Amino acid sequence: MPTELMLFDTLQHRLRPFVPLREGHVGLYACGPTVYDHAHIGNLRSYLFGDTLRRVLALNGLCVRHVVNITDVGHLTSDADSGEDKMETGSRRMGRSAWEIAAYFTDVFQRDIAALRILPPTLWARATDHIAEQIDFIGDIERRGFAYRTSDAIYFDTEMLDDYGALARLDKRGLRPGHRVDVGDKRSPTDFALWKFSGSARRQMEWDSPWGRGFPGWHIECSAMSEKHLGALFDIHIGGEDHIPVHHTNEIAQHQARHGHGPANYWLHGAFLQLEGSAKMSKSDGNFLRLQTLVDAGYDPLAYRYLVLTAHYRSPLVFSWEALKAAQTGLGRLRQAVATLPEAGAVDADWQHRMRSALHHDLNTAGALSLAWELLRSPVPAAAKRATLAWLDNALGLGLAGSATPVVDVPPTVLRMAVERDLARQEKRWADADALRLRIEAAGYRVRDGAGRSMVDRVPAPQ
Ligand SMILES: Nc1ncnc2c1ncn2[C@@H]1O[C@H](COP(=O)(O)OP(=O)(O)OP(=O)(O)O)[C@@H](O)[C@H]1O
Ligand SMILES: [Zn+2]
Repeated sequence: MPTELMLFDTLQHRLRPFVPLREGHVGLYACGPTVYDHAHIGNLRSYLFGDTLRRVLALNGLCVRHVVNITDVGHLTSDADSGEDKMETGSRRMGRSAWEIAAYFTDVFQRDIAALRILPPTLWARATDHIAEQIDFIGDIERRGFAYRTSDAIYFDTEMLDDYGALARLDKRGLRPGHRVDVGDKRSPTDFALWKFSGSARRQMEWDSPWGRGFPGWHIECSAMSEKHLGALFDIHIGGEDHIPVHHTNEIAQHQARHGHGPANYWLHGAFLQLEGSAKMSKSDGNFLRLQTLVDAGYDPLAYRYLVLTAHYRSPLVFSWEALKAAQTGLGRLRQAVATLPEAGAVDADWQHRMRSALHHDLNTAGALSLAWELLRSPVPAAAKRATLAWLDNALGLGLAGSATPVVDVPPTVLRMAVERDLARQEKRWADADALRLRIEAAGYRVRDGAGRSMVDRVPAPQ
């Protein structure tokens, strides 16, 4: 009897059994990177959490439509609508145009997630590709009476919603003007910009709109793009916990104004990666480590994935080099152990049930990992151990059953195609899977079907 998938919903503040809105399908939206700088390993922890969720959903036979946005305009240096657009700051720092740095950091980000074996989303949605949709959304909010104009922007009037801030359990009374927050021209400190005017500032990214030349506020992009690509109500919205009080709260408000309800049925949030002595690894504060820093120090990116899996996604994780080293040792031993096991066994139903139960308990990856070690020490026949671990690896994404093929020999572009092919196979999109096989072969690699995942290696040179 399969166990129910239980997920902790931030809005209802409780574990809820997951039931998709449409049988067999899941719409999943994740807030993506602001591409003004390198992603740090804290940001990447959030995407590893999203990847685990997606893999567990797919393991349940659900077809997941996963949309991740790329914020390439409108995210100001302060989440409270003040300061400069992060893209413009990044442009000045690097002496390149805002468009160039957006393209550059998007590419680096996509390479980082491929190195971590994070499945690419079904769709990347770029904010600057959806300006018309954002203007349309804002126009509707205004027509319904939820917006007002000041000298610098069109603002959302949060006083119009009785339950504004429910996601974060915000106490709006404590935030009345005249208390501790500088409101400027805003009527209320919680009001937020929908459209900012360029004014006299020289901006690289700006557009004409019914309200004047300017650019969209940060929150409207996610409302407009999730609606366009997943519909007005979809299953799961995810992001890091810093999004709860402002960004996601405001996405819900925008949706309520236009549709009378929030955008998603479940809200899930990942906890921070911290550095010792700081609450959050942060680009803005300059105290961050990149994935490449770990690689340069001799670590396999998947050692970081292993480290992240040892903590629950809702618990803070303090990064240390000792912990990373222990994770690299653990991953190496696990790979070695799996490599000695014979292929062609069948999955052990009892262990599969135990592992699935751990994952179904709000994605308890640490529990699933310790079961993997327990299984290796158990009297289960060796081939069944391998098959069971290969099955589990669909959720963990550590590349276990293919450990005989070193990941480093395969370039990230080919690896990404192999990962996409696995997903297509899991979702029974056979034509897509075949097309990806052909593309991998055209790149000079061959692909074999391992237990649950594609094994890719270079086509041997002719003798
Ligand atoms: N230290 C962290 N640990 C886990 N997730 C994080 C951390 N910092 C940011 N995130 C998450 O990373 C994702 C991408 O965020 P984004 O690129 O907008 O970074 P950011 O908020 O500008 O970063 P920073 O706060 O470091 O300047 C978001 O879901 C965010 O919640
Ligand atoms: Zn968002």
